[in-house]
Amino acid sequence: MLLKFTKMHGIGNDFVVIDGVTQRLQLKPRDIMKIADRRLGVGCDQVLLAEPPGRPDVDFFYRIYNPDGSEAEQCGNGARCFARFVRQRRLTQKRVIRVETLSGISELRIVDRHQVEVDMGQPTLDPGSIPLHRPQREQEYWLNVQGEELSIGAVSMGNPHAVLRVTDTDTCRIEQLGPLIEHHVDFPHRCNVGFMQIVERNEIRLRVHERSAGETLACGSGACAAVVYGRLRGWLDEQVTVQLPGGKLHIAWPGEGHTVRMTGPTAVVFEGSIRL
Ligand SMILES: N[C@H](CCC[C@H](N)C(=O)O)C(=O)O
Repeated sequence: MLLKFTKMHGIGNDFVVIDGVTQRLQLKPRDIMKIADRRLGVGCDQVLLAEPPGRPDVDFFYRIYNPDGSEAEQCGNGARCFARFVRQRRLTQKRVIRVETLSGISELRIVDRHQVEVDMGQPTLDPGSIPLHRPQREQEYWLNVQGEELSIGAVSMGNPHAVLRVTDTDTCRIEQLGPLIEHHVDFPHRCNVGFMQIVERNEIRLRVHERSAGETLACGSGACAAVVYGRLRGWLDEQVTVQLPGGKLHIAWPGEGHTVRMTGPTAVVFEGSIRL
């Protein structure tokens, strides 16, 4: 089968985006792994698939696959690229697009030719729903990582995130701690791991070791999770600029009971087709 795709990125978090609306597709994990492979396929952090809606109050189903073929519940940078993609392929003319993912509904708003704003929904903080094996919600959790006790935040944006505050993201131990925390027994669905440096009350630096993808140049849901944790700890204000290695995102969260809004750029790199 020859499969058409569009290669896109959101500040360096890169995606292969596929139209599953005008072409009925059944992608198997081995197809995803080939597409995502940076030597044997196209190469990307995630594969995004636009599908017809499964309910009357949304425009599309937005499916997200990690490079190992596993399906994720949310992808923030991907959501911005998804919005650009479905408009560019004339699958919709709307400027506000409602999509369903495995974790619920997200609303995508085209701001201008470059920027897209995503309503990422409310964060989930109950440990059982993240999921994190802890009896009750705490401001911080202590995680024993190979004998070292680490203080973390735990937030779900639909997908699970652990967040650590560090003094300098340039020297944080992401290569060592990222995989150990991702696979920690206390996170039964594994997790994405953010390393956050507080610059000001309205600015952080962030690096993210993504679940199933390793460190990426940017992680949208990770930026949201870090701001939520920072605000809950009293370190951050409502509007925060998040500096990631690939670029910056703007995150706004008024506080509990409100949704998190993320704004950032999107880019189309090329269009192509791959033989599966
Ligand atoms: N690796 C993530 C999915 C992609 C998230 C990231 N690319 C974003 O922009 O939110 C997970 O397994 O939960």
